[in-house]
Amino acid sequence: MTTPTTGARVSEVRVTPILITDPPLLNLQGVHQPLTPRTIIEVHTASGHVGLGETYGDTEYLDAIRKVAPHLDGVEVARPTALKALIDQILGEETREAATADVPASGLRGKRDLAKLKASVFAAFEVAFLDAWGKVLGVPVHALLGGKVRDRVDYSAYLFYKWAAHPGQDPDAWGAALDPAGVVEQARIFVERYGFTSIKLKGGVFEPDAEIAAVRALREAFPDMPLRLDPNSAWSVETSLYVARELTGVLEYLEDPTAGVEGMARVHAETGMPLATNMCVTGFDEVPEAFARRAVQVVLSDHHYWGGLRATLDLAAMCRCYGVGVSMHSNTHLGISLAAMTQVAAAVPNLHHACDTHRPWQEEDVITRPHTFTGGAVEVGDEPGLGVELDREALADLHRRWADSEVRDRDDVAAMRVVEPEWNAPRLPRW
Ligand SMILES: O=C([O-])C(=O)C[C@H](O)[C@@H](O)C(=O)[O-]
Ligand SMILES: [Mg+2]
Repeated sequence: MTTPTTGARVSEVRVTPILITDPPLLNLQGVHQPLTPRTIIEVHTASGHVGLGETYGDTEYLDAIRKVAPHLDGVEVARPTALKALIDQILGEETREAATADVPASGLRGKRDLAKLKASVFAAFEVAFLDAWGKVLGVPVHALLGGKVRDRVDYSAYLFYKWAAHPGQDPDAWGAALDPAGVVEQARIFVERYGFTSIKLKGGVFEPDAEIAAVRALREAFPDMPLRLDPNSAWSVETSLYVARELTGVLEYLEDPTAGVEGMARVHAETGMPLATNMCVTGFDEVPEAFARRAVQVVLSDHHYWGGLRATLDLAAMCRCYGVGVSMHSNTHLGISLAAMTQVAAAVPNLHHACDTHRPWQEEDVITRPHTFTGGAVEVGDEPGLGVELDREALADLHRRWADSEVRDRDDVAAMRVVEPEWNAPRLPRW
């Protein structure tokens, strides 16, 4: 008997590590490096279709992806569930210790463990499977996720304190942003160029009062825009209480002001400030306690580490049940990731906050028609799969850069040491 999936079996998988340029964006850990790694995945099917995936390029992820890739021959792209069992087999069954180990994820993405690494590897391939499957059937990925509930996905301007240039390089077109005036100027560029209607400032870089002043300057310059501040858990509970009180009525939400469920719960209970997270809750096993204690009011999903596009829908459903909001986190990424983020965001009914994206900071891409933001949103296409096509020449160039370079991991601390040799990742709470 023939099924709609006939021919949709994996015939070849290509895994291509690349390095992309990144501006000198500052955060709690340090500064972004001039070059940062990503991994691009191509899943070819016997029917001649190609599904694309994009994820972290750091050694740990690349090694795990390379371990899994050779075992996918013959797997049906319509069965991502089979993929999950295979990944468990290849990367090892999750042990109790591994599942609960508290390993810092370069300090910016919460706890990390084997289960989360496997969720990331699964996600990277799942996106490529869904892209290929959509192309085989001639339907967009959002149709495979239940269908879109919106035609446009809103993204937010993601502001960073930043230097004018990487050490030893020429200034970039964005200029420096190291004080409230610089932050407002950066926001103006974002709003004028892309039409964003929400603004997030990455904090944890300067003293809390300086960041409060920057948020107030944004409020004055953009009286009607939802504003967010994210110090990546840089603050003590006391400092978080202070900032939350200072910015009540100014912020839409405060993101990860302090580390851990207990502190987050106290900050919300004592100030009423809505708290968002991509650090306190980053896996399903962390949901029950955080929700029960009302530690988070908005979970920032991220298919790259929550376990893919269908897992993102599961998370959204869970948030809906508990009256918790849902939006989307991002890391430095290119167009394949943006396409995947947009397809799943289109299918989440309870998405009421603009999603994060780093994409405007990237000058390069590996797709032939990079997305455009109009009115701060990306249109949800109805082309088959993710609706993007690989730019093979660009991919080859960025891979050559990777092959010619020694950069293999994102390391914001090392990048900061170029300027401040004594720099170490700050101990938390920093303030
Ligand atoms: O929302 C967040 O916490 C992030 O986006 C984490 C990122 O690593 C961000 O801090 C960055 O790119 O520096
Ligand atoms: Mg965050």
